[in-house]
Amino acid sequence: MIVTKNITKTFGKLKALNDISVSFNKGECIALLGPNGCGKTTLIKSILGMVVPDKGSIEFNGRTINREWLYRSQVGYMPQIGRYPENMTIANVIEMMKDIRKDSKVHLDEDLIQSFDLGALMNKKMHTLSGGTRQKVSACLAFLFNPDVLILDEPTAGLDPVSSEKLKDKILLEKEKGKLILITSHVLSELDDLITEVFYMQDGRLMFYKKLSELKADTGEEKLSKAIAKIMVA
Ligand SMILES: Nc1ncnc2c1ncn2[C@@H]1O[C@H](COP(=O)(O)OP(=O)(O)OP(=O)(O)O)[C@@H](O)[C@H]1O
Repeated sequence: MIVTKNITKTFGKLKALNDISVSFNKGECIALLGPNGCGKTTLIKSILGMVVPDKGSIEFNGRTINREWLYRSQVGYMPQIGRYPENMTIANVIEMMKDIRKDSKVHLDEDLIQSFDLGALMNKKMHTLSGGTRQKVSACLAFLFNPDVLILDEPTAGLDPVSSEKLKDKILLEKEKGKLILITSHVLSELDDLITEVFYMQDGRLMFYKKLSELKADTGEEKLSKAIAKIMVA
């Protein structure tokens, strides 16, 4: 579904992505892991066409994404920090997104708007929202157009425990429908029940990409956090 071939991205002297080749497929829920600054967000942004790699290529369903923007309608993206027109209300932002996508025939998925009770906050302006509520708006928008691929960058950061569980339930539901989900998080304990594969980066390089079951078998650990810790010490 998404294939990167030898992608490299440098910022000045820094290699944020160093020769990354990988294939992400339908039905997988992949944890993109690695220390701060290892290149996870740069990889995500490259897949989204927001960062252009210096070398290599990226394909979405067999077609190169170079200047091809249509594929983006099949991807729901939840950024680490959502930036919105600050004077708009939540309702305005959601309506604006629906308007941009008005030709789309997709069934709107408003599950999260309901489960987060955002209805009551619709008239609040974006600049007045708490960090967690802003995060909920980002989550609702990522899922709204029922995309085949979900890219979630630290999705539960700033969410209270109840909201975090609601979002995880929603991710599980979409995974069970066979969607491709890429997710970054530094809270490894919350990924145990969600993910099928682990993609681990360091200093812009791919260190390993394997099934969670394989990682557990290799390390003899049941918990993702312990398995990663063991690999990093070895
Ligand atoms: N636009 C940019 N200009 C210059 N350097 C950048 C830019 N974007 C990212 N970088 C650098 O590239 C490296 C990788 O950053 P990236 O945001 O991809 O890391 P990350 O793995 O997502 O980190 P975190 O876990 O902290 O979110 C970092 O050293 C970062 O400072």
